[in-house]
Amino acid sequence: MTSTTTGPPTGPATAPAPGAAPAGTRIAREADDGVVATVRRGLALSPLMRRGLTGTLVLGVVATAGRVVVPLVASRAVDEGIGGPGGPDPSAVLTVALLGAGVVLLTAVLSYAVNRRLFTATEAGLAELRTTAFRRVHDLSALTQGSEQRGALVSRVTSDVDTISTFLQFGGLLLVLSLGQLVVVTIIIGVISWQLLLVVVACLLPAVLLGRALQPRLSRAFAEVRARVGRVLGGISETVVGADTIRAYGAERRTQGRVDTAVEDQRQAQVRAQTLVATSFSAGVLAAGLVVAAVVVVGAWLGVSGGLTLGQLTAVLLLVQLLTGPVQQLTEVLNELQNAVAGWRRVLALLDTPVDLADPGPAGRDLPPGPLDVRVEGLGYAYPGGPPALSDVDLDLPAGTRVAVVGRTGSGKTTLARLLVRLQDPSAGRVLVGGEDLREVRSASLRGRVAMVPQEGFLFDGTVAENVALGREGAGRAAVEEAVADLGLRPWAAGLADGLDTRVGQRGEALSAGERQLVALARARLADPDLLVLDEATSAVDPALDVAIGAALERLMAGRTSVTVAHRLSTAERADLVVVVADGRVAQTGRHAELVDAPGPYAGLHRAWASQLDPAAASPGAAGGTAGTAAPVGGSGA
Ligand SMILES: Nc1ncnc2c1ncn2[C@@H]1O[C@H](COP(=O)(O)OP(=O)(O)OP(=O)(O)O)[C@@H](O)[C@H]1O
Repeated sequence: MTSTTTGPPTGPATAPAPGAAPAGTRIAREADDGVVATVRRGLALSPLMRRGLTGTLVLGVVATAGRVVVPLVASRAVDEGIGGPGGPDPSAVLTVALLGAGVVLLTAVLSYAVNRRLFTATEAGLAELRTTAFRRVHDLSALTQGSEQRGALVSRVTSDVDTISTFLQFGGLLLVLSLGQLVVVTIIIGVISWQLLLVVVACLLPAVLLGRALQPRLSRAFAEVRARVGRVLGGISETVVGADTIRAYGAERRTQGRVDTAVEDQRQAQVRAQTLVATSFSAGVLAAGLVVAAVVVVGAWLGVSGGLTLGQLTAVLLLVQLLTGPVQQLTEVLNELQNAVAGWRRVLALLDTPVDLADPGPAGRDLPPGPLDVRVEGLGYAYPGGPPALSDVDLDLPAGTRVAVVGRTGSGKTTLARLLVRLQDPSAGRVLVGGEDLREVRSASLRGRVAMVPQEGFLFDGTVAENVALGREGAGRAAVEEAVADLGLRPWAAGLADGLDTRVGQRGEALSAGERQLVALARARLADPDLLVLDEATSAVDPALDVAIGAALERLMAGRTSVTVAHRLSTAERADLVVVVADGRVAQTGRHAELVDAPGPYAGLHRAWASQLDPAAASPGAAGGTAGTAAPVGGSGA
C-alpha cells in the first residue's frame, strides 16, 4: 500500500451497477488507429494546441510563397536585366534584386512568427496533455496502476509526450508546408517547362514511393522503441526505489543485468528504427542529387534547342532546390511522425483506460452525518486472474465500535480493509457505510469521512508539518499542531531536530519506521474521519516509541468507528469486536474473551501470540514466530 490517509480517487465516469465485477484493472492496449485518426484524436484532446493554428498555417503559406517568388525574381533578373533585348540593364537588375531582398526579409520575419506561434501553442497543448494524462494516472486504482511498472507508466506522461513535442515543433507545420511547397513548386515548374516537370517527377517518384512503402515498418519499429523505452524507465525506477534491498542482498549484478537487458533491447529497437530512417533519408538525398543533375542536362539540351531561356533554366534550378529540400525534410518529418504517433498511442491508451473507481459525481449520494456504521453483504473479491481473495463475507459493524480483523498472513485482511474504504470495488456483494453503497457515494463525501492508514504510510519529501497537513485540505499550522497535541505527540515532535519543521527526506527516509507511523497517525487525526481503517504496522519499533504509537492509536480511535487489521493480539484484546478471517472467509466474530477458548482459528492465533511473548506459557502444540511486543498475530498459528 502506498498512500496514507486517503479516500478513493475520483474519475469522470459513472459508477458501475452494484454487484457488477470491477471494471478494467489493466492499462488499455494501444489502439490500431491509423496515423491520421491518431493525430486527430490527439489534437482533439489538446485544444490549446489547435489555438491559432489556422492563422499560423496562413502565415506559413505566405512564407512559403515568399520562397517561391525568389526563383521567379531571379528568372526576370536574368532574362530582362541581363539578357534583355537592349543588352544588360543595371537599373532593372537593381530593382529586381531589391524586390527579391524585400521578399527574403519578409519571408524571414514570417518564418520567425510561424515558429513562435507554433511552439507557444504546442507547448501549451502538450502541458495540457501531460496534465490530463497525469490526472488519469491518479484516477486509476492502485491495482490498475500496478499492472504496469511505475517507471513505464511515468514514461507515458513524460518521454512519450516528448516525442509528440519533437514532431509538432519541428515537423508538424513543416509537413504541411513542405507538402504545400511541393505542390506549388511542381505546378510552377510545369508552367515553365512540362518536359522538365517530367524529369523532376521521374527522379523524385521512386524516393516518394519507397518512403511510403517504409511507413508501416517504421510505425511498428517506433511502437517497439516506445514500449522498450517504457521498460527501461520501469526497470531503472524500480532499482532506484529498491536500492537498499539490492545492496543488502548484494544483488547489484543481478538487477543491473535486468536493466542492462532492457537497455540493450531498447538499443536494438532504436537501431532497427533508425536503419529504416536512414534508408528513406538516403533515398531522398539520392533523388535530390539526381534531380539537379537531370534538370541541368535536360534543361541545357532544351536551351540549346531553343525551348527554354537561360532565366527559365535558372528559375527551374532554384525551384528544384525548393523541391528537394521538402522531399528530404518530408522523409525526416514522416519518421518523426511515426515516433510521435507511437508516443501518442501510448498516451491515448492511458486516457482510454476506464476509471475503475468511478466517482458517481453530482448524481451520487453523501454519507449521512454523525457516526458511521458498516454493513458488508455477500462480499467477494478476486484479484485479476487470481483465486477469490474474499468470499461470502457478511459483517455488521455498529457505529462507534472498535473492530479488530485478525487472521493468518494472506487470509484477506488487507483486501477487506481496502474494500471498506473503496480503494477497490468488490467483485461480488456490496459495502454499505452509513447505509450507503460505497459505489454510489460521491468521492468528496467519502474522502472527507472515511480514511485509511496503511501499514507503511507514504511520506512526501517535505517537513513533518507538511506531511501531517496532507490529512485535510487547507489545514493550517494551528490545525497541524492541534492534531499532534491531540494524539499526545508534542513531546515527540519537540524532540525532533527542527520540531514539526524537521524535513522527512524522500519517502520519509530521514525518519525511523516508528516516527513515520506517528506522522501517518497525526495525518489521520487531522482528517478526523468518522470511519477509520487502519492496517497495523508489523515493523517492531523501540519500546518508548511503541508506547507513544499505542497511546496515539488509542486517542485516534476514540469516538469513531474503527476497523484495524490487527497484527498484535493486544489490539484484538482491546477491541469491541474481533473478526477472524481465514482463507478469505469470516471464520469467527465476537469479543476476544468469547473467542479465546472457543473452538476455531482464534484460539490458535492467540496461542501463537502468547508463545511469542512467553514461549514457556504456550501450550505444546502452539506454533512459534518472531518475538517482540509487536509480533504479528497473523504470521503463524491458526
Ligand atoms: N495486488 C494483488 N494482486 C494479486 N493478488 C493479490 C494482491 N494483493 C493481495 N493478493 C492476494 O490476495 C490474498 C489476500 O491478500 P491480503 O493482502 O488481503 O492478505 P492479508 O491477510 O492482509 O495478509 P497480511 O497479513 O500478510 O498482510 C493473498 O493470497 C494475496 O496473495
